[in-house]
Amino acid sequence: MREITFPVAIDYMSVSSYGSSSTTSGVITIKQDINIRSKHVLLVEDLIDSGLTLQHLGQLFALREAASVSICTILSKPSRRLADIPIDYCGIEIPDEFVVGYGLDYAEQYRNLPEVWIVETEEQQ
Ligand SMILES: O=P(O)(O)OC[C@H]1O[C@H](OP(=O)(O)OP(=O)(O)O)[C@H](O)[C@@H]1O
Ligand SMILES: Nc1nc2[nH]cnc2c(=O)[nH]1
Repeated sequence: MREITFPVAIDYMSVSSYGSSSTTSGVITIKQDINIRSKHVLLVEDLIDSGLTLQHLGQLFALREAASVSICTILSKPSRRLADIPIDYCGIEIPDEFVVGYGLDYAEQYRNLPEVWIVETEEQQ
């Protein structure tokens, strides 16, 4: 955000589908919402995996008549994609591993780790 030099409002949504699991439930729950009607939206994600979260938000934002929607993500797992999401700005493409740290959680733990780590989950064993 520090690189954006024109006037911009910053707001936050909280959207969840993984909960305490390392696989998506497929049910996208909005825990905190925002108003985007008639606005140009740059949606900033930490990670795109199946793409289902952003597919859902893209449809929702279209219904809510956003002026435009662009997508930016720090991490992307292209090999996991179930929904074809057009990513406008992508940081790093990563392999099919469940990762935590740098804000990413596993069952709400590890968000505080300053780096991104690969988790070996019980579900994988
Ligand atoms: O591309 P997808 O397969 O939809 O996954 C991407 C989403 O998964 C993570 O949130 P998550 O649903 O894990 O939030 P939670 O930990 O609060 O459940 C991440 O922050 C993305 O929003
Ligand atoms: N923490 C975390 N959440 C995810 N949601 C979808 N994929 C991932 C992942 O690799 N790590």
